[in-house]
Amino acid sequence: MLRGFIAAITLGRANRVFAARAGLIPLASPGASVYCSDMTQTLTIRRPDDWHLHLRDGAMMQGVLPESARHFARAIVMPNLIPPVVTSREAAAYRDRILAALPEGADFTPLMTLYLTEDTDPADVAAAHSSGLIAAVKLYPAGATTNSASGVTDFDKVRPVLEKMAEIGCPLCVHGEVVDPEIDIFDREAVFIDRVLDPIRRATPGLRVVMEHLTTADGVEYVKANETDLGATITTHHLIITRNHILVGGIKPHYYCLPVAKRARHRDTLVAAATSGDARFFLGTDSAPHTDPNKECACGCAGIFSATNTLSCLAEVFEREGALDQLEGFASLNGPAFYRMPPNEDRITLTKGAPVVYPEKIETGAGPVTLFDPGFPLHWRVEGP
Ligand SMILES: NC(=O)N[C@@H](CC(=O)O)C(=O)O
Ligand SMILES: [Zn+2]
Ligand SMILES: [Zn+2]
Repeated sequence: MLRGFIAAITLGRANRVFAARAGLIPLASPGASVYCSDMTQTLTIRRPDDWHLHLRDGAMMQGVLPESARHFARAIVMPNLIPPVVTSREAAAYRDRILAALPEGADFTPLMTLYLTEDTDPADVAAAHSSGLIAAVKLYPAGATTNSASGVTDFDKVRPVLEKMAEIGCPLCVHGEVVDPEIDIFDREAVFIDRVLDPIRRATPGLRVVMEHLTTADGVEYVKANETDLGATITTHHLIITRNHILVGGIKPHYYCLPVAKRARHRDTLVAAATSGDARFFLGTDSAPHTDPNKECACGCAGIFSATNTLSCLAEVFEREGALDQLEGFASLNGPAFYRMPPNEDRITLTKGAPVVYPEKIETGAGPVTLFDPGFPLHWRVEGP
C-alpha cells in the first residue's frame, strides 16, 4: 500500500500506467474499475456506448449492426436516412427495424434521434422525448454532409423547437460546419462556432448541445470555455488521422469524412482532450458505412466505417498517451453522464498481445465496406465473441 502510494504520487502519468501494470497501483481513481496486471495486461472497463453512429437501413444495416452490437451497449443512431427520420412515427418505425435486425442474443439499445427540419413540430419532439423514444434531435445545416439536403437553412425557423428542447432538457446534436461556399472547408467548423453555434446557445439558454465529431482545437477550446449544457463527441479516426492521411501519396477515399480531418496540431489537441479525463468529451465513433464503389469513385461519399475495430484503436491511442486509465471515462462514463443515463453495469475486457488482425472489409448485402485502417498495428483485443 505504501509502495503504491509512493508510486502514485511520484510517477508521471505514463509511469503510473506502467506502475499499475506492475501491480503497484490501481490504474483508475477510486470507484472506477480499470486495473491492469503485468502478466496478462488486461483492461476491464464498463461496457462502452457509441454516442454517434450511422446504422443506415435495409441490407447495409443488416451487415453493419452486428459490428456495433458486439462491443457497444447503446448507440445514438443518426437519422440521416433517405428520406430522413423526421417525425416520432418515423423514429419508432426505424427503431423497430433496428431491433428486428439485431443478431440473436445481442444486447444493444438504439437511442433514436429526430432529424431537425424547418417544419419540425415542437410538440412532436416533446412527446417523443418524454416517452423515451428519442434521446436527442440532430441539426444538420442544409448541404453540410451526407444526406443533409433536408437540413436547416434559416435558423430562425427552428427557434420554437429549440426553445421547447431547452425547456424539456432534450439535447441537440449538431453537425457543426457552415456551408458557405466562400469558407474554406478546413475552416468550416471554426466559423460555425462563431456564426451559428454561439448565437444559438446565447439565444436559447438551457439548451443542451453536443458538438458532434469535433475536429479542431477551436472546437475543443469552445467546449472547455463553457461549463454547462455543452458536450462534444470525438471520433476514433479523428484521434488518429490528419489531412495528410487523405492526400499524401495519392488520394485515399477511405480516410475522407466530414468534417474533414485537419492538420496534426488539431488531431493532437483532440487526443489531449479525449485522454484528459474532462467529462465534457466522449466517444462518438461516427462510424459511417458507404460501399466501396460509393467511396472509390470520382465523387466519393464522406464517411469512415470504424465500428469493428474502434476499441482496439482507442486502447492503442490511450496507451500511447499513458492514459489507459481514462479510456473508461471517455468510452463508457462521460457520455451517459451527459445524456443523464446510468452507465452500463456489465464490463468488457481488453487484452494486450500479438497484433489483432481485422478484416480489410466487411461484406454486406449492399456491397463491401472497407474498415478504417489506423495505419499501425493493434495489440488490444476485445475478449468475447
Ligand atoms: N461523417 C461523415 O463523413 N458522414 C456521415 C454524415 C456525418 O456524420 O456528417 C454519413 O452519414 O456518411
Ligand atoms: Zn456529421
Ligand atoms: Zn455522423
